[in-house]
Amino acid sequence: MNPPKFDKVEDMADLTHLNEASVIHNLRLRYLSDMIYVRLFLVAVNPYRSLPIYTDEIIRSYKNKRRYEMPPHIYAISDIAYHDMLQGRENQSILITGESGAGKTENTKKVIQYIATIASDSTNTKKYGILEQQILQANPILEAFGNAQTIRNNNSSRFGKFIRIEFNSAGQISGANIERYLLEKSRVTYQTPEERNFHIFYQLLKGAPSAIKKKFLLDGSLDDYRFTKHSRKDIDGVDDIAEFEILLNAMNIVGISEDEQVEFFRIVASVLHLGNICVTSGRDDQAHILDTSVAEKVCHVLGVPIDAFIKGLIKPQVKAGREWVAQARTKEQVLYSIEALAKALYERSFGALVERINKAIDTPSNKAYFIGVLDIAGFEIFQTNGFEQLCINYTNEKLQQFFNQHMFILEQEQYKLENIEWDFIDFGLDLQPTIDLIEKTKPVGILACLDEECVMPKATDKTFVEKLHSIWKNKSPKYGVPRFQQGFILNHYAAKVEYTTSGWLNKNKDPLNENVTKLLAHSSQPYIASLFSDFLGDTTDYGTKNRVKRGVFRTVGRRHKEQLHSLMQQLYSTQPHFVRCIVPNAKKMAGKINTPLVLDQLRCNGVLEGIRICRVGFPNRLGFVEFRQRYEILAPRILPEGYVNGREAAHKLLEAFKLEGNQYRIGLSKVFFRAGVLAELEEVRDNKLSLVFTGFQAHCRGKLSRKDYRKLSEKTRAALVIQRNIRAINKLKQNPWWKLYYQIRPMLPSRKDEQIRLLKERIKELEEKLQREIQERRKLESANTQLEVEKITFEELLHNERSLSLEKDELIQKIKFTEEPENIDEYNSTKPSSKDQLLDLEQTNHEMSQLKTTLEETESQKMLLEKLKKNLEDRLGEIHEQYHDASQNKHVAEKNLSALDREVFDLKQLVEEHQDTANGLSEKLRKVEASLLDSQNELTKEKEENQELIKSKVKYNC
Ligand SMILES: Nc1ncnc2c1ncn2[C@@H]1O[C@H](COP(=O)(O)OP(=O)(O)OP(=O)(O)O)[C@@H](O)[C@H]1O
Repeated sequence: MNPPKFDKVEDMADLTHLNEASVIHNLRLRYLSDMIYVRLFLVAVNPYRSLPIYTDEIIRSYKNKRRYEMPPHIYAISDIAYHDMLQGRENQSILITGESGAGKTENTKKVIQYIATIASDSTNTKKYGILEQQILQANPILEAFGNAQTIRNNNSSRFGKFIRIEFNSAGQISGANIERYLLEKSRVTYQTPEERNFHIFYQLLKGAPSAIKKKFLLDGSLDDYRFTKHSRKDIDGVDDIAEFEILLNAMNIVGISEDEQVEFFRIVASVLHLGNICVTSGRDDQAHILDTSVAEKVCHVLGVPIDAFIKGLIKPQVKAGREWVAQARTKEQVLYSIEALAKALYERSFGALVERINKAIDTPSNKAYFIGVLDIAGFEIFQTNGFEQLCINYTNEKLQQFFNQHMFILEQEQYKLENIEWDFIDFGLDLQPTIDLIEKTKPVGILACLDEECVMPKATDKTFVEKLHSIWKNKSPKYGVPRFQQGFILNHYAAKVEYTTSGWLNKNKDPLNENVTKLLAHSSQPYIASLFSDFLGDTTDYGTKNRVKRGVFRTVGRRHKEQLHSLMQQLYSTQPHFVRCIVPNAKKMAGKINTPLVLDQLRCNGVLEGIRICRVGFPNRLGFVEFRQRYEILAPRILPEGYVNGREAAHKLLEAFKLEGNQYRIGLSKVFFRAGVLAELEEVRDNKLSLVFTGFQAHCRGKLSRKDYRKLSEKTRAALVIQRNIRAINKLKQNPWWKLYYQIRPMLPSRKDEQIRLLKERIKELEEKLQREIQERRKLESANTQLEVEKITFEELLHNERSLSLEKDELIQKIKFTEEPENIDEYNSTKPSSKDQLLDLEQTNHEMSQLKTTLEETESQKMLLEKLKKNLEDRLGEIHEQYHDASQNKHVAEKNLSALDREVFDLKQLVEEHQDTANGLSEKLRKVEASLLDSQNELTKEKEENQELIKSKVKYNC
């Protein structure tokens, strides 16, 4: 038993005593405390109730965290895968396996949710981009068409899927692709009374709008259709009508148009109608369809002609040699082909739906890496195991082989590559013999043998088993022959499984009525025709030429083998991460753990074996650089300064940690640790870090406290000084000399009086200066007005002179005119010839000579005046300048004056204050003098009294 310290350990490889009991004890303790995830590789136990461990906050807390930094969680695995992809530039895969109801689909959704959150375009303000939303919304669509309620799980995925999320080189999601495996199509036609058909049948019949129902002639309820009426109709806590709304919304987000949506519903409706075709048997054992009303509905919905359809069902054309002949069918045969047709329709439509989703999310953008999430059913071991179980168990055998390869063989190869001491251990876990037994072609394996029998004309299930026994009995330790049933035993990794082989040939051939499928390939409904396009051509009935090459005949087993091969190829090209889901109990109850059931699963899915083997090897490793960065803190100053090579550094550090040599190995580029050692180192590191941080905090707190203390002590010192001074003042106040000094101090000459005297003198000086300035200004102003008057007079004079000079010019012109000879001639020619006229002329000449002299005088006067004018103008300019200077002086003087005014005002106030103090003091002095006088009088009086007393004493003595 492990000590209580190991209770609820996160990593089961840490348990000192590792056995089934201790593992289950730990798992149980954790589960009951709602810790549903455990390591080594992730084990997830279905809580069967919603836990608050998938919030956005939790997502954030797991982002960019190391393996041991956070408790185990599906988000931790997703984060590791994402970072390994970015850092190692390698594709990743997360393999989620477990029994039905173990929580595979829920955990797959969580992986996608986590990746969509952390890897969406960071520039996008919304939580998810369109592509991320489409990827997330693909799930409700797949669940509606591919999930059903079963005894073990109310929302059981009846198909396997591998979802590849593609990323660009920056790590942002750039697309996605879904690959689906093995749809359980038998559920379309048959369900046990405790189970249901696929969800869509119930959602459509309960929730579809009447227009759709009318279009597809769906006028009945769930009880009216053969393929739903025997099943359960409801699931506790699930509202099919609301789920239908969710489906429509998801289809809209993914971009499936309403027309396309209707086509998917057409298939569901046609399957429902097909189930209701009533086939009867006649006397000749031949099948008849007497009531064709339902078949008419089927043909209307599928877009095929009714007559050909019915004929194809009850009397199909078959090839007999080179001839085509009509062959009558029995009721059972017809019912079988109707059901096969219903299953084929549904399966093909489901495939088309997945393709349609892929078309939306598989964008042709830059794809650098991918993370693939595989959600596939685990080993199935029932009371009766058929062909479906073989396919599922074969898949799981291969996945377990991949797990073993990765965990044990590739792991040991890596030790060899890293050159560490290691003796290769054969864990005896090679599952290849079982896989070969199923898939090999030489010698013929189970699937190849089945395929061979399918083409043999007279082969039956019995001949198939006999052939198998003949090849494998006693030839392989993995093969056995059952005692009672017709079948074989296979020794799988999980357990020995007995298979019964009834109906295997048919299941593998999955035959369809070709008459009907050809009809469907020519349907008037394009969607139906596209689903069966591989049946086009090679027909005689419709006269069409062989246009499309018919698909090569591939059995179900062969198809599955090919798909699985391609899946394994992809997985081997990735770095895998394993998640094992566990069902805690068979009752779908929260908080209950059924120990044998859980142990069985742990054994089946290799958890126990994996942990055991991991403890033998070195499951944890770190590169030298990362190791040094992370753990150097545990041995500081061990490494010398400067360059130390990574290997040497790791060596020195590990020696300093005093780890036992067996606990680790130093490779060429990494250090390898045994399980649990790294977790211990992490713990020591955490303690060390918390010590460092506590020390740092203490240092900071100490510094702050010391600072506060210094401040406080300074304050205290200051308070003491103040107190001392106050005490001294108080003491001084009691001193009579001080009191006296205090009284007479105002009377003592002080520096202030001298200052007041000086200021008064200054005021006086300034006042005188101000007066002088004012007078000067007045003088200048009167001179200015005088000059202005003079200027006006001179301007008038000048004006007169100008008009005089104009008149003079006119006169000169006239004179010039008379002096010129031609003018005289002209004048003579026009002159009057009388004597008066001559006199006039003489008169005029005289006047002219007078005028000439006047003109000359005027001329000299004009010159004189102009000179005078110039002098006056000069003088005026000077006066202007003087005036300007005077104005400036006046402005400055005014400024000084106002400053002086202010100063005078202040001084006056000061003087008044001093006067008041002086008055107060004089008053006090007067009082003191009066009291002094009184005291003197009293003193004289006392003296007199004393003298009188002395006298009377002398007298008395005498
Ligand atoms: N982590 C979880 N938290 C809450 N409920 C869970 C969780 N995992 C599973 N469940 C519950 O268990 C039910 C079954 O889970 P889920 O459908 O994922 O199982 P499965 O392994 O995919 O089964 P199947 O193989 O049948 O599809 C879910 O419908 C859900 O109610």
